[in-house]
Amino acid sequence: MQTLAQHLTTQGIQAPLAQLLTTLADTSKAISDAVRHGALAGVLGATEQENVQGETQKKLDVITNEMLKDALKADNSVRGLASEEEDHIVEVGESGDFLVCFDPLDGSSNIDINSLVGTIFSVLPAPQGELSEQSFLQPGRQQVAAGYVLYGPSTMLALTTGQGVQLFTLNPETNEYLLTNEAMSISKDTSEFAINMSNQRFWEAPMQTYIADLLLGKIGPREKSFNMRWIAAMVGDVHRVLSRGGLFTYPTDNKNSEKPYKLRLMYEANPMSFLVEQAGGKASTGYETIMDIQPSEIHQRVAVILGSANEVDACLEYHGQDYSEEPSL
Ligand SMILES: O=P(O)(O)OC[C@H]1O[C@](O)(COP(=O)(O)O)[C@@H](O)[C@@H]1O
Ligand SMILES: [Mg+2]
Ligand SMILES: [Mg+2]
Repeated sequence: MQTLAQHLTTQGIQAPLAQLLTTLADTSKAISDAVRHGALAGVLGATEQENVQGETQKKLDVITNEMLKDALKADNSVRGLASEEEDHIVEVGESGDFLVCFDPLDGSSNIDINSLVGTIFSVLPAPQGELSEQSFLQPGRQQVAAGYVLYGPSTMLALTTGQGVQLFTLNPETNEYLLTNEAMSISKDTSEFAINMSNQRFWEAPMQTYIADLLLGKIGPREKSFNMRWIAAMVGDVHRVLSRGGLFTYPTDNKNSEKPYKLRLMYEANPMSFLVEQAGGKASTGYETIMDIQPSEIHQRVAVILGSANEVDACLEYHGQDYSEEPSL
């Protein structure tokens, strides 16, 4: 089995990017260790702080953010970073080739129940000139690499540099990532979907109708039974989609009119969309392709519908229809 380093060489990845991906992978090993030790390392529970998005930070959100920030600051291929847990962008070096956007710990609500969590990252080219938030506001299409690390029963790294998606498993004996799947591929069709059903009454009409039709099973217009899963950590749900197909969505809702979307474009939706497209799937908001969105700010949120291509298309058909006759939400 190839190590991550051997794989990056085989793929012809240039030294600065290989160095950055190694930094991210090495830091994830330390995060995996902290997560694994849990209460024994005193890393569980919440802090008294909120992040810029008004969410109470868990201790592990803060610890993992610091670990990644410190590691990236020491990497001369990095020019700047943006994180879910940082109010503003952080300038790292004057000459690095890359910008890194990350969600240091995805699935924060799972921490205290010892369930799946992960780290998500996106790598963008650093533009010339002075660094500002504007430098980061590039469509996901510009990403040169993206991936996630899943801290589950085994620690896994899914990575794309635009040459398919490779999955590595952390060998606990040697503390090395080994290539265990050379080409993750999402089946075109599926009979599994993932959505937080408790928000049903807040969704837009197209999503209401689409999910209602899935729930009708064989007697409905889709004429087949669907199964549902919800891990409450995008990283876990997307990993399942990459592993055995499926549709994952966190759609628009009107629960809070100031926050119609939950997931963040720059460090959740874009990197996951890059992985999903590279594995043969699709990723959309319902109205536009996620990776083509021109971001307006680093903590921007978007609706997300991703996964098996034919199922995403089926869902998009509902979004193309006229619901003006339907009772409004
Ligand atoms: O609380 P809900 O509605 O189940 O939301 C779960 C979603 O929120 C998230 O946990 C948000 O990510 P963070 O934990 O990084 O804030 C997603 O990973 C997940 O899909
Ligand atoms: Mg997250
Ligand atoms: Mg997070």
